[in-house]
Amino acid sequence: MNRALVRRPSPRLAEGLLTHIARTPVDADLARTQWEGYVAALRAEGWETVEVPPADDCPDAAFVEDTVVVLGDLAVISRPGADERKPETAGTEETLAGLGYRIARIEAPGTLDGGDVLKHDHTVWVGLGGRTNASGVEQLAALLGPEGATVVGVPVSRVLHLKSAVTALPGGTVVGYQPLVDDPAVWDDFLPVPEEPGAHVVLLDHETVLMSTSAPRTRALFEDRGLRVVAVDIGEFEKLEGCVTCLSVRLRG
Ligand SMILES: NC(=O)NCCC[C@H](N)C(=O)O
Repeated sequence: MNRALVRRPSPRLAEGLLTHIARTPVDADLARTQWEGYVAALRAEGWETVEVPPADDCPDAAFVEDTVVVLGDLAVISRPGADERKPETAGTEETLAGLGYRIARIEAPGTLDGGDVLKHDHTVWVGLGGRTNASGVEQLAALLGPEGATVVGVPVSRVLHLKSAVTALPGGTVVGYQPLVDDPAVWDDFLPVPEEPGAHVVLLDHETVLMSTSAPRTRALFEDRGLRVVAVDIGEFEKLEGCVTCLSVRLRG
């Protein structure tokens, strides 16, 4: 069975880091309800969810994607670019070790956030310029090369993470909101979408994507292409530069 890691939001969620957008009030109770809706949507689509132990002192802990890169049975524990987020990785490592994953780690001076890592087939694109540095990319390349993956560094300057700018549909078409994509020419098959949150999809199976309700025109575009769309409201997390991808880490069964 397919499993996904999730981590329940900290009561301090509203204090989460902001880099590219202005702070607006975050309702922690509503966020918790939205998180439960996100988890329920994964489960309804056949994904077993595994909770990483909460890290309530870390406001951004719900964005569990940033703490690890998983390829096959190898879990590369990240070293987040923001010092405030570095303590988040311990719980992820403990959980994945308990599930039997081989563990590797990004070490200083490298930094890498999982949100900067986009995988498709055997290619792994890594956003450079925000939370992830050159040493982080080099270390990831050295760890994933023997697993059969090719790591490619790509510039990210307009958004927090690479996957805030682009993600990949089933089949490999890369979707992005063009004003926020540094270099769409990186991808041979690039599809511009009309809304920023439309750039964020979680692949649930070969024909189904999970996305935010805040991108209805992109949803229609995807449905026209024959995709099935599951949409969830994650508005409180979007106020903190989060998106659907950040709230889980998919583990293939
Ligand atoms: N992978 C992601 O896009 N994560 C979002 C993290 C948002 C959080 N407020 C942060 O700045 O780290």
